[in-house]
Order: sequence, then structure tokens, then C-alpha cells
Amino acid sequence: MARADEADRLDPLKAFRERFALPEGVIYLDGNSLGVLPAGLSAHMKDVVEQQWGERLVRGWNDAGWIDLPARVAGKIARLVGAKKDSVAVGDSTTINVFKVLSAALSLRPDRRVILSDRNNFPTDLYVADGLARLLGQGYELKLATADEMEDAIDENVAAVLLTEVDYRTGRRYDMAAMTKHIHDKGALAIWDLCHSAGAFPVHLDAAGADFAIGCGYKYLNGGPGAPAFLYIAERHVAHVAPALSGWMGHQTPFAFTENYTPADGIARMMVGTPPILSMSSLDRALDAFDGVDMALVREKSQQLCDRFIAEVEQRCPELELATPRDHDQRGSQVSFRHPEGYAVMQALIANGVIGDFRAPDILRFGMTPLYLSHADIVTAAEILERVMRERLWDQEIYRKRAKVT
Ligand SMILES: Cc1ncc(COP(=O)(O)O)c(C=O)c1O
Ligand SMILES: Nc1c(O)cccc1C(=O)C[C@H](N)C(=O)O
Repeated sequence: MARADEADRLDPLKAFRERFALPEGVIYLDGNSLGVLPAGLSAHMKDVVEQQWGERLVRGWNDAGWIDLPARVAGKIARLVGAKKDSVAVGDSTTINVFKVLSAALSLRPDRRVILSDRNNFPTDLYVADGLARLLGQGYELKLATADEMEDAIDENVAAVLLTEVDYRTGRRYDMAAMTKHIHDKGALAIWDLCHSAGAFPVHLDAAGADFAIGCGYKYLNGGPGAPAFLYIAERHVAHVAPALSGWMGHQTPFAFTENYTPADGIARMMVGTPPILSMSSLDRALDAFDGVDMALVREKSQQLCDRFIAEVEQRCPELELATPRDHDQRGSQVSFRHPEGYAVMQALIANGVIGDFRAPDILRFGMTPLYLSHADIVTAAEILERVMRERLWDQEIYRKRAKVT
């Protein structure tokens, strides 16, 4: 613990912990599923509800700037993902945004019929891709490959490659720039799911040459449960994209209420319906926790926390098998271990104050969020995990009973 304390003393990010309202007695290693509550956010929401909504009522759209809120939030996210402000739109869920960008990508490659994805991708991406292929008919199909097979699987029939940069189970990370280049060399378009990237480390969409991206607001961005998601379209494509979900909020003049649809000039065309102002306000306020944060430092500390956790757990719990790459370049900001009783182990760990999560079939998953985790937290979490394993605290019926949400 002495070395962890010394690392904390020297930690250039330690002051940022105050930007979060963390519950007592819990070490939270699940910011990759649901981010924590930022300090001051409750008061902000009280104001939004009571003053903006309660007092201003419908005038809030203009007086409180609600109508421009999605664009303001997009600007904050754009910085974190290495995009121009006008390349990002905020709204809907990641799932809906997968549909929106994938249909857009296919329309830009009308002569090709294959959507390629990773067979270990988060299921919603695969379900949507498959559903869209079935909806379009005409020979469209979803093909799957493993990460190791991916490069070879891209051929002249592939219109778009839909990849999640960081694997939600193992934390394995694609090299976005290199893979995007390879995809382009084959004439296809690259769509990146940044659910486990945005807010976790620096992302450079423009520099990597990405065509499209999507990501969620409630994990590392701390926007709150079900917070709005975002999408990205490279500047060079925006004007050529005809939105499949041609909603009135993406119209050039929504309040002209015209009979025919004309898309807005820029990225605003990807908006669909009325923005959810309460959750959008929450995300807006949450993003302020990144003000002045050097994401390169976040990455550096994230890797230190991952290394420390791996070393501590491997030494204390030999029965757990590391599922995350050891190489920094090949992983995101999480550490996963396998154990056949992973679900029960995680429930016992949670009952003892360390919150991670479980992903079927056997993954214990721990998210590293450098803005509010200390090196000492990591050692304490490993100590508690050691006790859960050594004393077989997990070996009880109550911990085997699966909850609806894991
Ligand atoms: C990689 C990835 N993509 C998509 C999603 C789904 O997003 P949503 O349920 O918010 O639409 C998640 C998590 O839920 C995810 O981890
Ligand atoms: N979106 C979630 C939900 O509504 C309930 C429970 C978990 C989630 C998640 O975000 C899961 C997450 N995408 C994952 O990586 O497993």
C-alpha cells in the first residue's frame, strides 16, 4: 500500500475526485457501465426542473436555450473524441444511432452489400446491423469475423465495417487509425462504437480518418442512467448523407412545418425528434467535470491503475485468469478476469463494497476511471477480492441467484 499511497501523492489528477459525489464505503469499478454522479449535478437538475421547466414552461425552449442544448453538448463531446464541433450530434440512444450511421454509410456505398462486424461486438450493434440488412433486403447481409480475422475479412463487397473500439468483455482495443486505413484501402467505410472509449482516454476521430462513430453518454461521460448518446460523421460525408430517420428535428426549418422533408445543412440533419431536455441537461452538466482535464494524463493514470490491479489480483488470486491484454496499446480502460463462478464472485464482491460487474459467460469486469479512483482504492479492491476468494465468500446460494440486470 505504501507504493500506492506514494503514487496518489504524486497523482496530477487527484484534485478531480472532488468533482464527483461518491457514496461512502464503496469502491466503484463500474464507471464503464454507469458513470457516477458528478458533484453539483443534483442542484443543477433541481434548477432545470423547478426554474426552467416549472417557471418558464414552454418558454424554456427559447429562454432557457433548450433548443440549442444538444448542439452545446455536442461541442463538449467533440473535444473528447477528437472531432470538429460540427461533426457531432447528441440525442437518441447508441442503439438508434447505430441504425442512423449504418444506414447512412450504406447509402454512400450503394454498389456493396456487406456489413462487416466483430462477432464479439456488443450485441445491440449486431442486432441492429442484422435488422437493417433484413429491412433493406436486396442481398444486404451482416458478416462476422473475430478481431484477429478482421483485416482479411474486408473485401470489395464490404460497404461498412462496424467495430467497437474497446471490447466490452475483455477490454481489448483495436488500433483505430490502422484499422480505418485498412478499411479505406479496401474501399469500405469505418464506423466506430466509442461506448467504452469516450471519456476513458483520448480519442482522435478526425485524425484517424474515421467515417462515422457512435457512443453513449452514461458510461465514462457520467451523464446518468439512459443519458443521450452521440454520433459523429466526418465533415467530408455530412452533406452527402440522406438520413433514414428523417425526423422533424433534422429538418432545415422545423418550425416552418412544411409538407416535405428537407434535411438541415449540417450534422443537425441527424437529429430526429424532440430532445430529452432533462437527461440532456444532466449530460451537459456532467461533461463539465472534464473541463481543463488533460486526457493524455487520464490515459496514463488509467494504464497505471490497470497495471496495478492486474499485479495485485494475480498475486493474491491465482484462480482468476486475466482476460485483458497486458500491452497498453491493446487495451482500453478496464481489466477483466475469468472465473467459472464469476457471477457469484462478483455478487460477493459487491456485497463487500467493491462494485464491478459480470458479463456472461464468466467475466468479472472492472472499469478504471482515473478522475475519481485512487491507487489506494485499487489495492483495497484487490485485498477485498482476495478475501472473497480465499474465504470462498461467493459460495452461497444468494450470490448465485441471477438478477434481471447484471
Ligand atoms: C459497445 C456498446 N454499444 C452499444 C451499447 C448499447 O447502448 P444503448 O443501450 O444505450 O443503446 C452498449 C451498452 O449498453 C455498449 O457497450
Ligand atoms: N445500458 C445498460 C443498462 O441499461 C443496464 C445495464 C447495463 C447497461 C450497459 O451499459 C451495459 C454495457 N453496455 C456493457 O458494456 O456491458
